Amino acid sequence: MAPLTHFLAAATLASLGAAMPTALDNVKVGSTTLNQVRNTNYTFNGAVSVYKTYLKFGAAIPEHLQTAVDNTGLLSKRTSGSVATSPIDSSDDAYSIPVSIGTPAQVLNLDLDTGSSDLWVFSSLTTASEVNGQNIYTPSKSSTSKLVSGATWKVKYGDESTSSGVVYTDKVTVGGITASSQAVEVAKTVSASFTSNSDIDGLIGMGFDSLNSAKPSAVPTFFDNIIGNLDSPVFTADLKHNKAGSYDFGVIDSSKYTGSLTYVAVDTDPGYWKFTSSGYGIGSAAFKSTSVVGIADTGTTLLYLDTAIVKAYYATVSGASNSATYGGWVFKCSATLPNFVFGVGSAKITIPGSYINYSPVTTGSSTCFGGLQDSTDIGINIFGDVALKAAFVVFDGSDTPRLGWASK
Ligand SMILES: Cc1noc(C)c1CN(C)Cc1cc2n(n1)CCN(c1cc(N)ncn1)C2
Repeated sequence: MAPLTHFLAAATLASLGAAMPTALDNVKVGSTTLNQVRNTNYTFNGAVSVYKTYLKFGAAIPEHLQTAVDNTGLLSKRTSGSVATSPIDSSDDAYSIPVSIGTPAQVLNLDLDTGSSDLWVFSSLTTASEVNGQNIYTPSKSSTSKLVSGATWKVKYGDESTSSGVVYTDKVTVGGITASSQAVEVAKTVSASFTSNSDIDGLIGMGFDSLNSAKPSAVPTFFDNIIGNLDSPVFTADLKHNKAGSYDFGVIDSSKYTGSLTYVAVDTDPGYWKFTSSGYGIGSAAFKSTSVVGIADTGTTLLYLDTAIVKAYYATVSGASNSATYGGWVFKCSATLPNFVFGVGSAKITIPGSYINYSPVTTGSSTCFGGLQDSTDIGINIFGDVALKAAFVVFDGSDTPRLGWASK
């Protein structure tokens, strides 16, 4: 049929007196249909759509729109970063990182805590008698601080310590990575254990948002705010005994561990990095394959496990006892403690016995407190710093959260 169609078209044009350009000679007249194909990779985002319209017509971008677009992470370039983390004392009681807040930057040393989800700080609003040498955040000195009207928070930790206050948003930078409008929970009051430790100016929670205490609605963690901008939706922990380690964001640095990473699923209910260890070994004894559910918690100092495991461990330490006086398992500081191995899938992480010879019960005492304690009264097993500093740990916040473990 094409030739006939071709002929008719030429005839029509001729009848109209149109010059017959030779180009028509090779034009195939006909019809075709281009079916639209949905781009399944594209997700509409309102803020980005409005932002692009503003750009198209040269309109100034309002700050609220810039913040909304920043927080989508959809437009900004991917990034990664690293921050050194240091034990606050010779016992590795906690690990702090420098965090820049506001404009100009106010730098506070915060306890990065995967076992909670509030970023809270000592501040100019904290009851003066409860501040004892800590660095404070003063919102009124930051040109980018904004009060979140009506928002309050109150957090309570496993050891009954507490803090509470009001909420601002401000620019927060960790390891070179910035959340342009991070909720900063400003303390109006803190409990004695926080007041007594001038090495910690607050916490930066890296648990899941469901644990956040802000009212009337929860606020996103720093990790949640930056995850969209990261090359990879992860942060890693490389804690060390009595020396600086690091937290990395958006990258897995294979120079920081030996062998390979073994990944294990995370149950995000109720909001911890909760996983199942595949068993344990004490010293040179045979490894016992058994499921041990616990949380990876950088904000907890020690390792807390089931009674049976703890009893079996200290049965190998002559003179060890579970002391009501000292509130846990103690032994002579001169004791040599066996290593403790815990399983992650088919991999094994070995905690040196020296990490479990944690510290004298009081300065100068010859009685030492164990780095492994009973979790019964807590209600959940906690792989705290004593365990974490024996490993390199990947906290993978992808759509299927998981933990990666490696020796180092
Ligand atoms: C810790 C710690 N231990 O000895 C010292 C000193 C410190 C540091 N210190 C006074 C600052 C601090 C930070 C926390 N606490 N105290 C107690 C309750 N915390 C947690 C976090 C969590 N994930 N789970 C349970 N509680 C966090």
